[in-house]
Amino acid sequence: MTIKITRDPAPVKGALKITGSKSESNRLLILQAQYPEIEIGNLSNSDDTQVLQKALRQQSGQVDIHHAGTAMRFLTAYFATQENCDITLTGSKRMKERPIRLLVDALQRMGGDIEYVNEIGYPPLKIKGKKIAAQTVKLQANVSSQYISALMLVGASFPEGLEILLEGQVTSTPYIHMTLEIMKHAGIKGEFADNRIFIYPAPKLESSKIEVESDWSSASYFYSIAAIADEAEITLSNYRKTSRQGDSCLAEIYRHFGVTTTFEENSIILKKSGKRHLRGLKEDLRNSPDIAQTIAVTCLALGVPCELHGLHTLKIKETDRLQALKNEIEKFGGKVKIGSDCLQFVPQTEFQENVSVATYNDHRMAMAFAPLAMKVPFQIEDAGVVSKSYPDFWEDLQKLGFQVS
Ligand SMILES: O=C(O)C1=C[C@@H](OP(=O)(O)O)[C@@H](O)[C@H](O)C1
Ligand SMILES: C=C(OP(=O)(O)O)C(=O)O
Repeated sequence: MTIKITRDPAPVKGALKITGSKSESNRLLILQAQYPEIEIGNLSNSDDTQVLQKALRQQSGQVDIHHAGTAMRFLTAYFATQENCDITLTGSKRMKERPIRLLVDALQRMGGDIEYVNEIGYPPLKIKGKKIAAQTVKLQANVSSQYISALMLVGASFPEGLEILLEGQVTSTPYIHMTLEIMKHAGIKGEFADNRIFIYPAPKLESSKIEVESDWSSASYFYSIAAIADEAEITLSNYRKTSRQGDSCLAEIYRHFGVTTTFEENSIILKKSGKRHLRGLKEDLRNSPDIAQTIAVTCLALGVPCELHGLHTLKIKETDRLQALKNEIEKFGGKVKIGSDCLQFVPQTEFQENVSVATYNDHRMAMAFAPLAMKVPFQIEDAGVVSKSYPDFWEDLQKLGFQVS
């Protein structure tokens, strides 16, 4: 479905409840499958969480996790370590292009029984679950933190726990801390320092109810809206001042655009008043890759020269996000330079009209571009992609005065 999106320049005011973090939800579901004494509140309603929930009900046959990276990586480790599981784990066409070799190699070295169905290094995988009693494993840490979280999430079920030795420069580090914090909250002991993670064994846990915080990556689109507006006051719930999600760094980054964040009980209030001139934005997003698209489009909308670094993981996400950003930003005018881990552009002062933004099966392409409608009406192709992480996105935008047709 292609939609047309417009928004007049009137002040933006409203309150929204954002669904639970898909990252936190998917970690908790993997833990709950091993420790049924865990109860989960404010679970994400995203497709990625739903496919994982459904997959966890299966022990044999084919499991298709569509576009969900966390589900693919976490389930590979989970199924490989569950006795009696005999699963073929597959996903969308794009998922079959997203590498998984580092994780599979590690699990195989630990004694896991995993075979590639087609191409070595990529899904689908044929997994025969078995009891694994490895004590230590080495893992290259500069490609995806999801491989590391996947091993952490099963490590407490091993008789001696699991030591993970990280090699190379660790990427997306806050997601590793998130995994550890959630495990600790559930009662599992663990440590992460100096490229060494240790997960202590936990045969059984006390009962606990864990509330998922709402998704900070989803909040990014409202930071962008607040930044682009001259006047805005947007209240988002349920958020905490001390978040487990690395993307909560948004509050700091968007101060440059004049957006302030106030924490009140379980909400954040984003405020902006008056125009602010920013001469340029330069950020290293190695620790928060999922907000790169949002920030790039905020800069585009505001005419702010943009230089983003630390983007080496963007090429293996839902699409090659560097190339996709270049293609779509250039449709509005100007030239975007991309390297293997960076993106740079100086926006034009006038926007091309009648642009149709392609979304490449990537929820974040659709959501990141949407706030630009405050400057110029345009079209977004395949708008339903947002359901990967935020199914209510378009309804929520309409509550803030956007016209979506
Ligand atoms: O562990 C997680 O929940 C995630 C880790 C990040 O991936 P990488 O570690 O592959 O960068 C992030 O981009 C993804 O959306 C969610
Ligand atoms: C990269 C993402 O997800 P995943 O890797 O879990 O598919 C994302 O949500 O931006």
